Amino acid sequence: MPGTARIPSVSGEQPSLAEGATVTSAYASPPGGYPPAAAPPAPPAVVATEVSKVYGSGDAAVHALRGVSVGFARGVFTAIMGPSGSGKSTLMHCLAGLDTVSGGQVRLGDSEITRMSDKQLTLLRRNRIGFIFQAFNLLPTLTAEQNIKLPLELAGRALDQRWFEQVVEVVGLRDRLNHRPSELSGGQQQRVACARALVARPEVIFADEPTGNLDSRAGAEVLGFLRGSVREMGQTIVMVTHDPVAASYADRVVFLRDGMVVTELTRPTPDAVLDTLKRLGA
Ligand SMILES: Nc1ncnc2c1ncn2[C@@H]1O[C@H](COP(=O)(O)OP(=O)(O)OP(=O)(O)O)[C@@H](O)[C@H]1O
Repeated sequence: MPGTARIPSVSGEQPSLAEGATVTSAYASPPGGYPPAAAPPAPPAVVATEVSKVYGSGDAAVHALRGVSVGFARGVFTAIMGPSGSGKSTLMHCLAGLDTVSGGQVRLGDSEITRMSDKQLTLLRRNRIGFIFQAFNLLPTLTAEQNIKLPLELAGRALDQRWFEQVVEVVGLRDRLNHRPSELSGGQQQRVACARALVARPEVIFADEPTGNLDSRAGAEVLGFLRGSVREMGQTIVMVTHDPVAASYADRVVFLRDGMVVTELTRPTPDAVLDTLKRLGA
């Protein structure tokens, strides 16, 4: 029952499930339960509680989300999957304060974002959330370095030069910092976008089909980098994807169907993700 049991895996440690194990709901415990926790679990980075979203009204109403309750643990890489039209993008937009909810609550850390004004949401997105989009969204006239630093400059925040160096090292862009986007491959452009999201140390990064425009090799590089940022930097990432291989880089996959969370996988394999999608009719 959503809302009554605890959210699994809220600390960085993964529960000891077999690879590709399925649990029946976002809140259910695996068979045998979790091992005893060494420390009290950290509160999740983002929590949606009974979130609903209706587009339009009357006969034309579309119920895109129907009471979604799901938590996203800190320092964990979570993928959101489901058939086309199941509500993935809508959920991500509601979690990131890019769209309003029709009912329910979204919390980012201590803040209830579903109560915020437009101005507060703008500041929240600027200061506390990172975004990576399918279309890279880099400014063509700026170099890679300028693109990476831009959000901090816009927010009037000081750059931590050591952190910048570390991020640049991890994404492997050291010798490309003075290149403009048109002088970079798609994979390199997306790595610039990843660095831009990471350098501000956001509480959570939302990635919307980050490998959708990349070939499989460049996609693997970007996913490997995202995975590394979770492992080495403790970043929290929530990624929407259609690709079972991309989802297998995540610690956890949450599946939607018809606007509801229907199941999830922990330590997913591509085959387990594919099997689950087939069962959901994707
Ligand atoms: N602005 C909108 N106005 C009306 N209906 C919308 C709007 N945005 C989304 N929808 C509807 O809400 C439902 C969920 O859409 P959403 O884009 O969240 O699904 P999705 O799982 O991300 O789909 P896809 O995998 O095809 O991108 C769909 O039925 C869609 O047609």
